[in-house]
Amino acid sequence: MTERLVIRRPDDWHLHLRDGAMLKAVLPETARHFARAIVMPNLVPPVVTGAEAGAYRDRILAALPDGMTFEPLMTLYLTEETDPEDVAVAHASGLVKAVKLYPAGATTNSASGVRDFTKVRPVLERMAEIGLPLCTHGEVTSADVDIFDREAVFIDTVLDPLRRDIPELRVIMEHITTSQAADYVREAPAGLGATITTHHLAINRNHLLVGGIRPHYYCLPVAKRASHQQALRKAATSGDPRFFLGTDSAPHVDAAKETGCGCAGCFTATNTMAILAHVFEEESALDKLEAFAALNGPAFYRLPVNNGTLVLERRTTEYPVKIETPDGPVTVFDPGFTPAWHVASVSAE
Ligand SMILES: NC(=O)N[C@@H](CC(=O)O)C(=O)O
Ligand SMILES: [Zn+2]
Ligand SMILES: [Zn+2]
Repeated sequence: MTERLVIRRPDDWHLHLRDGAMLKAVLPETARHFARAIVMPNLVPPVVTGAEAGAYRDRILAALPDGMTFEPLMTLYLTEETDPEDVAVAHASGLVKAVKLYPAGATTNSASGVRDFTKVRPVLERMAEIGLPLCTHGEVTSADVDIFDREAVFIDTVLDPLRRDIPELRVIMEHITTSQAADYVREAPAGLGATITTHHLAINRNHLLVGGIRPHYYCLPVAKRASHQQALRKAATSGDPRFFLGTDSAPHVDAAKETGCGCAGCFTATNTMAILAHVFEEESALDKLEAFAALNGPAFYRLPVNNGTLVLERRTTEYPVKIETPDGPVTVFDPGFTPAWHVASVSAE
């Protein structure tokens, strides 16, 4: 039995750090293990321009505790007013690594997202030219589409037409939750990748709904049936370079989750690597964890892999149940099992 696993230091290719006091509270949870993260721009107001992304990056670095190493990889929030030139300049300077598409109304803080795709065509064409990837929250928002079908319908009615229209555009389907999404990525030519979250590998919709509604398992896209969870586990553990880790760790204070209308997001930064090691071992694929968490993402983003290492050891450990913040506690994702692994050490170099 493997007792110890050394992998390159991982990255998180989809992360919510928020701002202010919350940023300060949650950033160490990520920086402890991860060298870099693609930082989502859905602040209020959103991070739309290169200047806003630069200022947000400065705030993140200022919130980083002394002695921790972490590189925020910035993204821009695509709006119908986004200026292609501003995007190109922010990319050329090295500041911005992706642009994020939120269909308006699809998820937390997505009100400024895209309604009319013809309005963003010039930006997308420019991104295709310069090789800047588009990250997509892939769900349609029409009231007549069932919430469990919104990802599959997005692929057919938005993503596939968009990719046929602008084939050179590099796209990352964020936080995929369905076998349809995994199949779509597998069948696509180069230039399409997908992030998979920790929680969608750990739970399915039964965990969310059976025996009582569990608000800390509610996220978007909502967890689907067990067969989809299995399809995600198969994709993540396959070693296929188009699938990589994006935790979508999304902190909300308990008061905003444990209420009559709880908001969407699971906070997984703290225990992600332990949960992943457990899941990969269940799938007899511990040897594929490094590819998923540390190699495939940099390859897609055309960035070097990290020099540092992360050491996992077979031992259970207690992770905190909650992270305290000045705004209130944030509950750490409970995978429903005790991970058989823990992170023993991390080296930056
Ligand atoms: N995943 C979520 O359920 N929530 C995210 C937004 C997102 O990634 O869609 C958040 O910002 O809280
Ligand atoms: Zn999303
Ligand atoms: Zn997210």
